[in-house]
Amino acid sequence: MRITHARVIVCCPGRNLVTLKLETDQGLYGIGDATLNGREQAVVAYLEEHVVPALIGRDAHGIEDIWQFLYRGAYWRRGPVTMSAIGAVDMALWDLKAKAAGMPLYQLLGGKSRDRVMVYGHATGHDIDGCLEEVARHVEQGYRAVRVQCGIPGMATTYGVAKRAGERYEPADADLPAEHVWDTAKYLNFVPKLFEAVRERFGDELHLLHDVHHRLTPIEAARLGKLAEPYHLFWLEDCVPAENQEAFRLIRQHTTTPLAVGEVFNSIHDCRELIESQSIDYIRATLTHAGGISHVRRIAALAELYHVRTGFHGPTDLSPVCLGAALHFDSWVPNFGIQEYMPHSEETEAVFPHAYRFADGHFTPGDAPGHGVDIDEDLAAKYPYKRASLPVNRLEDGTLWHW
Ligand SMILES: O=C(O)C(=O)C[C@H](O)[C@H](O)CO
Ligand SMILES: [Mg+2]
Repeated sequence: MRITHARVIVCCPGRNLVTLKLETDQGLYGIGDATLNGREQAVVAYLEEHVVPALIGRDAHGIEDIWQFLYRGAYWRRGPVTMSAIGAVDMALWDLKAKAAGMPLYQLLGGKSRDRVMVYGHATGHDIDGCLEEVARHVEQGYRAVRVQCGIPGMATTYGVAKRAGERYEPADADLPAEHVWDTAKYLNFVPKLFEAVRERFGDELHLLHDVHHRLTPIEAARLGKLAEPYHLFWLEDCVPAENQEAFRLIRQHTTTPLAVGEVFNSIHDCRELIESQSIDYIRATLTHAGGISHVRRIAALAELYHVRTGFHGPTDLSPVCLGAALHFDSWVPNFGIQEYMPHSEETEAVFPHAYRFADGHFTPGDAPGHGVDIDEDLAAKYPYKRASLPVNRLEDGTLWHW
């Protein structure tokens, strides 16, 4: 089965999304998600200039050889742009191989380890009451797990809070980066009150998650982990920037609150020490940003040795193609933890018809051949790209901080 055409489709049905479509001489095609929020056109250029021309004529069944050609052959190795491009190619090739085999992707990976995939939703509010109302709405919809993000008294903006109740949170909200202001002391004084309020109203059964979004130092993260222990979080996410993997050992010494990290990782080398030192509990690297199924299953296999579970990143700045492929991976992977889910816009859902279904706090991937997601190119063309940038974050004294 030879690759005859490879096209990059950029659309903006509510937000920018990048899709790679590989067509073959057997009449089958596969698609992959190449969306890198705020840097979409960098991946488009990488694919169109350096990847697509080299794919034409290659055997689409040669997934591993193509992966190594694009990774080792790139000389410059990894990074988010390269690995998102490789991720899209790899996702499309696995989609193709499963279609050629006439089976859903989870079968090709090794069959189901579970009938359905538990997801967590996002409850946000400008204050605790508003956040609790959103938790209640998610519980009514059957979610077993909810992430809470709340406005912080004394701070005009913070991470993860939708502009209006019930809306999805879209961080890439301006042509050029908006500037937010952050104060760690106000945050640390407040957020344990949020956890306490959720437990008081919803009890102990609900899985409770929170995303610090890279903003603390290790000892501050250790303090927050200890403060959170009475509320037994499912996980505390991205509590510190994770380039220095060793920093997590200090946090681990102080708290039993489970730690999740990895949405900004793009290879096993970003997380090997974290996993081998058992400094984390969940690894979040996504199929799109971490080189696709071929590479993420290596990360998951290493993680399994150290009791680390998967917890894929899954906001709306990853397309339904990535979600579909992730749900097949989640259905198979033995050390599954949880899957993030933010509902895409109605426009996005229409552009990307899919076989996956939500019910009672869980997803099923569907049994269509491949990953079960398609793209309506005519409809996609109605939503042209429009540059959108993620914000930056400054401390109150003006220091450029972690967003
Ligand atoms: O979904 C999460 O956990 C995030 O941290 C969302 C990120 O801010 C978002 O994907 C950045 O593009
Ligand atoms: Mg996050």
